[in-house]
Amino acid sequence: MGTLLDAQDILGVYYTPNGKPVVGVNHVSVTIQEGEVLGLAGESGSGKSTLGSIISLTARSPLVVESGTVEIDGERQNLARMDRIPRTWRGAVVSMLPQGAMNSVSATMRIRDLVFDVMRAHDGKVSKDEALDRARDRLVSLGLPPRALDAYPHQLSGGMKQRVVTIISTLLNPRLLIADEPTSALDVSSQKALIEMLLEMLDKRIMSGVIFITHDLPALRTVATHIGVMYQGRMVETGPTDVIVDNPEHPYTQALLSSVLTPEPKYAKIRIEGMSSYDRSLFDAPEVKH
Ligand SMILES: Nc1ncnc2c1ncn2[C@@H]1O[C@H](COP(=O)(O)OP(=O)(O)OP(=O)(O)O)[C@@H](O)[C@H]1O
Repeated sequence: MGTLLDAQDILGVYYTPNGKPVVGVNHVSVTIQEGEVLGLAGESGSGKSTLGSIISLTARSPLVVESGTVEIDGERQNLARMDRIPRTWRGAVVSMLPQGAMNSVSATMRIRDLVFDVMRAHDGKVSKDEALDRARDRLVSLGLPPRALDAYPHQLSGGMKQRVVTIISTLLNPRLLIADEPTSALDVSSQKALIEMLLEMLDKRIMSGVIFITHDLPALRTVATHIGVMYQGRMVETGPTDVIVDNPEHPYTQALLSSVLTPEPKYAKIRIEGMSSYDRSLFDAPEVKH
């Protein structure tokens, strides 16, 4: 298995009109091998979505990528020059499943219209029949009913909608899928179904790797082969899932794990308060790579 993604030295800054610049991602490098699921964990505001949007080439103003490169299949792109990155990279090399994607689907569009729009955006010559055939085959191969294509979004359950949107975002067989909080709005059984589907898609080589963004570290045990923990825009610890979960070395990872994995009700308050009781100066320790 070779290297799928090699992203180096990504610096992403938000320039808001009235405020001072906010560093969303601070010189982060990340690599993913073929077949891996990299779970990105960290508190709200740690930079997970910003990093995901930069790697998926969907970063938008006020976010400016000041530096960074991505290399996939030996082809390197300069992230600070998004305008020079071939359009075919978006969707076909890297694809983003954005946070809340299932709610942003227009209520008046049938799923099949969405399929056509997505395919058309990448290939102006694709016919409606070709696009629908591809989507139908994909649904069937993943055990979902092809009649979902005829439905309006509100006619599908939340779990089904998220699985369908995931399938649509991978119709072009991207090498890498970046999924931002794909399970957080779902009930437990729908979460499980989505994760099983993602793993099946990897097995079928529909995509060759996944970045799975969540603030829910325990959820990553079931899906991630590797975990990257972010804190204040930096990557503080990366490694195989069992190493990160069982033997975290960075003080931030240790604090994050102990604040979210405490099951006893008497610790519920600690869990709710999250990380606020920790001495944050310890978290400035250097990055740990396993
Ligand atoms: N549109 C924006 N304008 C200005 N600052 C922003 C914007 N979006 C994000 N930020 C800032 O960038 C930093 C990283 O935010 P980001 O959304 O990437 O974190 P996150 O880890 O994905 O959080 P969450 O789990 O809440 O989605 C935070 O300080 C955040 O306030």
